[in-house]
Amino acid sequence: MDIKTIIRDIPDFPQAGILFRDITPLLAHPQGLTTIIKGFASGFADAQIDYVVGMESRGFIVGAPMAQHLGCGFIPVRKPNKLPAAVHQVEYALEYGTDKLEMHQDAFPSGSRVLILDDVIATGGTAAAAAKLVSMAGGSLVGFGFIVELDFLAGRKVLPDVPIVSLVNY
Ligand SMILES: O=P(O)(O)OC[C@H]1O[C@H](OP(=O)(O)OP(=O)(O)O)[C@H](O)[C@@H]1O
Ligand SMILES: Nc1ncnc2[nH]cnc12
Repeated sequence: MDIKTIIRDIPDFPQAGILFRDITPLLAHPQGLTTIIKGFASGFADAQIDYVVGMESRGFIVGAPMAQHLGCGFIPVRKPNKLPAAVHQVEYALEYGTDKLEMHQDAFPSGSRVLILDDVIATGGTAAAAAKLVSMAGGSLVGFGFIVELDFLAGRKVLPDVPIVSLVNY
C-alpha cells in the first residue's frame, strides 16, 4: 500500500501559504492504520519500548494503536489545562503560531524507555517540546516516529540525536 498516494494536499490551510498534508483519507482507508503501525513497528523492532507518547490531537491517533501493538503504555501530551494532576509544561513554536504542551509529572517511572509518535513533523517544535517533557519526567528517549516529514522545514535538526522514522517524506 503506497500511503503517499492516499494523503491529500490542501493548499492554504489553516492559513495562506501552508500546504496542509491531510492524513484523514489514509485513516479512513481500511488498511490505513494497520500500514502505519506496521511501518513504525518495523522501524523500532527490538527497541524495548516501555511507553509511547502521543501529542494532542493527531498524535493520539497513531500513539494509542502503536502502544496496543507493542503491549505497552500510552502517555498523552496535551494542550494546556487539560490534564488533571501536576504537569510539566513547555512552550513551543508551530509552523503556524505558538502553543504550550503539558504532560503529567508522574506519567511514567524515571528511566522508562519512551517512543514519541505524531502524524507530522514540520518545524519540529512540537516534537522537540514533547522530548523536553519526556526528559523533565526522567524518561529515556528511544526515538521519534512520524507518518509525514516535511523535509524542507528541517524539523529533525531541532530534535535530540535519537533514531527518527518517517513513513513519508515531502
Ligand atoms: O513540527 P511542528 O511545526 O511543530 O508541527 C507539527 C505539529 O502540528 C500539528 O499539530 P497541531 O498543533 O496543528 O494540532 P492538532 O494535532 O490538534 O491538529 C501536527 O499534528 C504536529 O503535532
Ligand atoms: N503542513 C502541514 N500539514 C499537516 N499538518 C501539519 N502540521 C504542521 N504543519 C502541517
